[in-house]
Amino acid sequence: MALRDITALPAWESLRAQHADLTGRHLRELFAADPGRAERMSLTAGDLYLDYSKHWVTAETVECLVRLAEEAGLRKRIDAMFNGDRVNLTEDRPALHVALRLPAGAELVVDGQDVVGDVHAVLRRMGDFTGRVRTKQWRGATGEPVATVVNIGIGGSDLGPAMAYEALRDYADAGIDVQFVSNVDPADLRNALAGLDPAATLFVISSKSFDTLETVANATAARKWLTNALGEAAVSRHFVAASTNVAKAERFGIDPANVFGIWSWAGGRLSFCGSVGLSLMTAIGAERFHELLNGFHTIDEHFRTAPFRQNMPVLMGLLGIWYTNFFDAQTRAILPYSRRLHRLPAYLQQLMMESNGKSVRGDGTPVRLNTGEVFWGEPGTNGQHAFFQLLHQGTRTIPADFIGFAEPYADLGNMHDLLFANMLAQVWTLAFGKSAEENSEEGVPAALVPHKVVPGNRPLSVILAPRLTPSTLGQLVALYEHVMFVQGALWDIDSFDQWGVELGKEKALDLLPALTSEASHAGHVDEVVRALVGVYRLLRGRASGPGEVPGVRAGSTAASCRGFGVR
Ligand SMILES: O=P(O)(O)OC[C@H]1O[C@](O)(CO)[C@@H](O)[C@@H]1O
Repeated sequence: MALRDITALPAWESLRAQHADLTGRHLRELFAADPGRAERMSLTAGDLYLDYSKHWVTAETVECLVRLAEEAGLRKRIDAMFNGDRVNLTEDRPALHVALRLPAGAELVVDGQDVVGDVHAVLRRMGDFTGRVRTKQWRGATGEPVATVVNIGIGGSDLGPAMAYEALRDYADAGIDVQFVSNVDPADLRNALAGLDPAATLFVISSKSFDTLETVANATAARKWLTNALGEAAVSRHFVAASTNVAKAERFGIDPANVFGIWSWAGGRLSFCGSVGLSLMTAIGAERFHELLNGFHTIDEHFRTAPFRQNMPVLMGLLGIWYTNFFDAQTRAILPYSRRLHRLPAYLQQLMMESNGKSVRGDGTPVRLNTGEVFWGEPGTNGQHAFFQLLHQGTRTIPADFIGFAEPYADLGNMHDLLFANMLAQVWTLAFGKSAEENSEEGVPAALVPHKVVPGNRPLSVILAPRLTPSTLGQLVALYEHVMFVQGALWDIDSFDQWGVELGKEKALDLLPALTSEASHAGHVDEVVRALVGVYRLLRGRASGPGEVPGVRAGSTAASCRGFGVR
């Protein structure tokens, strides 16, 4: 279902007028002209509170943005996703991640299949398996209980569970540590395995396809590490999988009874509510995991039913479009005031950028607007002492999302109050700044005044929740999932494919023989990478091969490459 080109809608025209009207107006002015603005420009969804009063909008702008979503047909698009229609056009399948957290009693039948029944059957198997691991009934080949779970996966099969495990460490109550290995750089696996006892280690191979180069390489190396210590027969007691590819997992040595299914309609970056969350469930237990799912479902229901004017993901998605397409903002800073959320920016990078980094519309025609915000960030207060200077006094427009919690997860004196005070101070300063007059009144020498002016007027959202719990984490992640959906829908792109990434994967496999083979002319090497292949082979002490570099002797060592600046 193609949406209408949003730039042709009447609301787009009104937004152009709003843009002209608001350009050059400062947040100080907007606040002065609109008493009660902060209270009015706020809303709640589940346990989340959003303050969007520090944005370059008036009530009228918000109405125009909401009208844009209505005129574009967003409601139909939301319904289509929740109903299981094939909204992933290029892969011709539904994007039904919301089904992963439907309660057991709900009904959803897609193509004659009882989706809720299937989802809960896997959740029950996960609960049973992780329960046995947690209570030490599951034993390794030598009879040892599991002390460490090593999750091997990449992209969505890593970032989701890794981010959530870090966020919910305080709920990890079974004394089981979880390590995450994703990168094909051998340093990653080596770090994770350092000091581990193979007899007490359980590997979860998390890969929807069981085919991803990095994951297969890490899993194979981990298998070798284990069998060197415990022998081949140990594999089925120390490896389990989250995958659709039962046959391949079985060939690896995993008992099919310990392969936990995923469905093609659950995109990798949207999958940790299902079996990709297995290692997380092992750490926090099935009950807490279900609290997480309920949190997701709370926001799913809010998104599905709330009028756009009071719909948090819709408003946040629209604000992203407002800055991207009218003010040419390129990036959005994610600033959690919680050390526990230190992997959230990385997680959101995949969610938002793999989903919405697209330049053609559903019908294959080029987009005519910028798409895909670049997400980045770090937890406060660390970010304050690193990149906030650019936010305060730099020349760019960088909308920011501040995320804070009222209750601490550790009560150490007044440290949590200090953390929250810092967040509010940044919100205040970014929004209001400090003028030349205010500096002069304080006696700042005239020559210094321009340097000490902090312009303020930086657009930002503040998202608050009572406490970081499994439920509030689920709510927060679901919020951003739906922000992504809103933007993808309005830009009319397919948010659920990733063809650029797929090409990179193919190319890596194509190039590998050129780096590793004994034969000097293996692989498909062309002008773009020929010299690099040659230098690599020389540094590895291999025959110069297809990437022969003029001036570099075949078979030479690193020393002969120094002329190329290679050390
Ligand atoms: O779970 P798999 O099949 O190993 O895929 C891993 C990741 O690779 C991607 O396809 C591309 O990065 C992601 O979408 C996915 O999360």
